Amino acid sequence: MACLMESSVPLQSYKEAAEWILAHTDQRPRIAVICGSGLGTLAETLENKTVIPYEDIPHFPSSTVPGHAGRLVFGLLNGKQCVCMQGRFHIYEGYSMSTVAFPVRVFSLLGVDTLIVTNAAGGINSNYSVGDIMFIKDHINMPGFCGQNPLRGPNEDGFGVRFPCMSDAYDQHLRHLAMDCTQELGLQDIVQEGIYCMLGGPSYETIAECNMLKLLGVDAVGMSTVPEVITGRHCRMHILGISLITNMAILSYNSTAHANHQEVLQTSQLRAAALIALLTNLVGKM
Ligand SMILES: O=P(O)(O)O[C@H]1O[C@H](CO)[C@@H](O)[C@H]1O
Ligand SMILES: Nc1nc2[nH]cnc2c(=O)[nH]1
Repeated sequence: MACLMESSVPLQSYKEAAEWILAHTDQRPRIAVICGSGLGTLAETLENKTVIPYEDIPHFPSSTVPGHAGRLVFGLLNGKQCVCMQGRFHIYEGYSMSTVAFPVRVFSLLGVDTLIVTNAAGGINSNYSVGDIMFIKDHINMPGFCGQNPLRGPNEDGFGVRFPCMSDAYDQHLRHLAMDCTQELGLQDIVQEGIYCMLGGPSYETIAECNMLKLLGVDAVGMSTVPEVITGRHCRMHILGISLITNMAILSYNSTAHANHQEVLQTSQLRAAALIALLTNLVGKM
């Protein structure tokens, strides 16, 4: 009988990618960091680096967005082995949610059990300012309301259960540890904790959409993170999510501001040093 189900990523593809990586580096990190738009400089600070372009890895997607270099960087951050994704994938590039999250399952096969996901996001909460660092406490998977979920398709029991719980998606212990680090580093005045909402993009939000998100209790909006987090939680990773508020969402028809990716990348560059200090300090405590 012909299969009527949409195809998802075959298990063999994850295994082949992981086996290829294991054959090309001796490093065996337990911590992975996904670098958001313009935040890839963190990967440059690793010591004893092994750099692997995505195009060299079997079945790996390619990065197509400015500010996303497209390389895996293995190395030591504050003495701990880490792997950084210098560039991530998005559904607006034309990838399915499961392809966007492909690296997360590969990381799981490499032995990673802690995932730090960073992103650039627009601030919806009017108490936020450009340059604030928001620890993600919860998310809203807006494309999920139309059936878009990285776990759609036959369940891979080897990774996790069919119906994973998401009420504990963001690890409270990691978040508290990260909060302690911001105190130590004197960053407490720019730190927030809030709810991230993923939209499909690539267009930024209309004013009406921003006001709707505010009514829903959203604090920051972006076009990423949720597929990787759902996939990471499915395979029982501990997850810390960090949004950098790179721009404020436009909520008023009197505003003359226009959302643009240049501003996003500029703010990321301005806050890169603070985020690197934060992650370096945090990883040292993990
Ligand atoms: O979420 P990241 O990849 O950090 O980037 C955010 O910034 C880009 C838009 O400026 C989009 O890719 C959006 O998702
Ligand atoms: N959707 C969305 N993504 C972003 N990424 C960075 N800023 C924004 C924003 O304002 N909206």
